[in-house]
Amino acid sequence: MRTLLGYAKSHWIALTVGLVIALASAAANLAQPLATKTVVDALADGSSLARPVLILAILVVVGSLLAGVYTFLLDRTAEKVVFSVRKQLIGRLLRLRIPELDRSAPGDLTARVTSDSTLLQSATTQALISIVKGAAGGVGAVIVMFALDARLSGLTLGALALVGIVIGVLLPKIRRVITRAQEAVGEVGAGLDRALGAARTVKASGAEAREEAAVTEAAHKAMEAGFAGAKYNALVGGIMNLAFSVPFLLVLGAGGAWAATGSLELSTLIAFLLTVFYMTEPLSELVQGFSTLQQGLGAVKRIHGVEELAIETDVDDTVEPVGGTAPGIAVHSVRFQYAGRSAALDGVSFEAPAGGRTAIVGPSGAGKTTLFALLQRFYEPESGLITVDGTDIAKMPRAEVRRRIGYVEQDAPALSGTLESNLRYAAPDATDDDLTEVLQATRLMDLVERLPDGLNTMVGTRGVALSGGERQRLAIARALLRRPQVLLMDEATSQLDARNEVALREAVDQAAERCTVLLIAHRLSTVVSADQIVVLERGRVVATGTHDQLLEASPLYRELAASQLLVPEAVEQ
Ligand SMILES: Nc1ncnc2c1ncn2[C@@H]1O[C@H](COP(=O)(O)OP(=O)(O)OP(=O)(O)O)[C@@H](O)[C@H]1O
Repeated sequence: MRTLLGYAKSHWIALTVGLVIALASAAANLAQPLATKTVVDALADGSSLARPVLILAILVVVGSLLAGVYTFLLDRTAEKVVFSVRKQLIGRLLRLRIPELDRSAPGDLTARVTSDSTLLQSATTQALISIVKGAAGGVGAVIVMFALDARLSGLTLGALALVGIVIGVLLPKIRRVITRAQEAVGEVGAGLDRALGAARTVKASGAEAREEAAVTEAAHKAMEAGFAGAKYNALVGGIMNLAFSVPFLLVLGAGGAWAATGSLELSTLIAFLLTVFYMTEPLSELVQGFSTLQQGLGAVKRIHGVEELAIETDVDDTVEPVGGTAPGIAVHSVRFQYAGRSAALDGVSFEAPAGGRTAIVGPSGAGKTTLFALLQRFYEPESGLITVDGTDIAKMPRAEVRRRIGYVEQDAPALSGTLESNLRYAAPDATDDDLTEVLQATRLMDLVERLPDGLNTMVGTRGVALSGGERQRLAIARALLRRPQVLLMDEATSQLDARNEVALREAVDQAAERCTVLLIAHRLSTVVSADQIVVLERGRVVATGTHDQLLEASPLYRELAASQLLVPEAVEQ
C-alpha cells in the first residue's frame, strides 16, 4: 500500500484537484433529493415552481459536468502515473546487475513493464479518489437521511452493514487471484521469449508442440486465475445489487405504511427514496474503489519485485573515447564462483603487460570468459583483485572501467537495427573517417559495398541477417571504433576463414600498438604470436609464457597444440 501511495504521491496536486471536483459533483448529486423535495412541496402548496425547478436543473447540469471534468483529470493522471512507473522500471531493468539477469527470465521482466503496470492505472488514481469520494458521499447521504427521517435511516443502515461485512471478506481474495493471474501472464511472456529466442533450435528439434503446450499451460493458469477473479467480482456485483434493492424495498414498504397512517410526509418519503437511490452511486464507487485497489496491489507486488533487484548505479552514458596510453593489467589471486556452483576461477594471478598481446587458452569451461566478465565488472570477485595501471577496478565506477575496454563477445551478437547503428553503438560520435578505417581493417568494406543499402542495411534480430563471420567482424569493428585502451576478444576469430583471419590478426596487431589486448582462443594458430600466453585449467593458471616456452614447460599446452597439429613433433613426445 505504501508503494502504491508512493507512485501516486508525486501527482498529489492533480489528485487533490480531482478529489475536490469529485466531491463537488457528489454534493451536487446529493443535493438533488432535497431540491426535489422543495419542488414537491411547492406543487403541494401551490407556490411558485420556477425557483425550485431552476435550482434542481442547475444541480443536475453542474453535477454531470463536474463528473466529466474529474474523470478526465483522473484518467490523465493515471496515464502519467503509469508512465512514470514504466519509466522507472525500464531504467532499472536496463541497469540490472548481470547476476540478477542470470536469475531472471527476460519475458517475465518485460511483462512487468507492459501488463502489470497497466493495472496500476486505475488503482493509483481512480481507486483512491473513488474511496474518498464514495466514503464522503456515503457519509453525506447518511446525514441527509437522518435529517429526513431517523427510523428509515436505521432500517437502511442495518441492511447495508451486513453487505459491508461480506464484501470486506471478499476483497482480499481478489488481490490474491490478480497476483496469480499476473504471474501466469509473466510466465507466458517468459515461455514465448525462450521459444522465440531459440526459434531455429525449436524447429530443428521439432519441439513446436512441446513449447506450445508449455506456454499454453501458463496461459491456462492465467485464465483460471481470471475465472476465480470473475467469480469474486460477480459475487461483489450481486451483493451490491442486493445492497441497493433491499434498503429500497424496506424503505418503500415501511415508509409507505407510515405515510398511509400519516406519521410520515409523502414528500419526505420521496426525498428519502431518492437519497437511497443516490447513495447507490457513492456506495458502488466505494466498493469498486476497494476492488480496483486490490487489483493494483496485486500488480504492485510484482512491480516492487523489480525495485528489489540490484542495479548498477555507477554507469553513465559518456561515450567519448578515453584516449591515453595502453594500461598494464594485473590479476591478483582472483577467486570467483557463480551462485550454487563450484569455483569458476580459483586463485587466478597473471599480469598483462601494457600495450602487449596476452592470450588466454585452456579447455572448455576453464573460466576464460568468466575472467573477461570480471575484468568488466559484470561480476565481482569473491577475493583477490584486478588492477588497471595499479588501480583496483573495484574502486573505479563501472562506467569508467567499461569505457576503457573494447569487448568482443564470444557469440558476437548484433542488435537489431542498421549495420551503421551497430558499428557506432559503442562510439556514436566516431567520425566517418574512423568508420572507414575500421571497416577496412576488419575487411567489412567489401560487404558494405555489396549490400544494396550499404551501411543502412538492417541486420535483423540479434544480427540473423549476417553470417557468423560477418557478425564477428562487425563486433570487432564496433570494439575498435571505440578506441579502447584495452581490447578483450573472446574467440573473436573462430568463425573466420583463413584469409579473413590473417587480415584481422593484422588489424588487431595494429590496434595493439595503441592498446593492451587480451584474447581468448581455442585455435592456437591465432595466439602463437602473442607476447604472453596464460594457460587456464579448471579455474587455475597452470602455466604462463610464450608459445615456445609453453611447448617446453606445459604438458597441457603441448596437448592443446598437438591436437591442433601445430606441432606434429609434440604428438611424438
Ligand atoms: N552465468 C553463469 N552461471 C553459472 N555458471 C556459469 C555461468 N557462466 C559460466 N558458468 C560456468 O562457469 C564455468 C566457466 O565458464 P566460462 O564460460 O568462463 O568457460 P570458458 O573457459 O570461457 O569456456 P569455453 O572455452 O567453452 O567458452 C563453466 O563451468 C560454466 O558452466
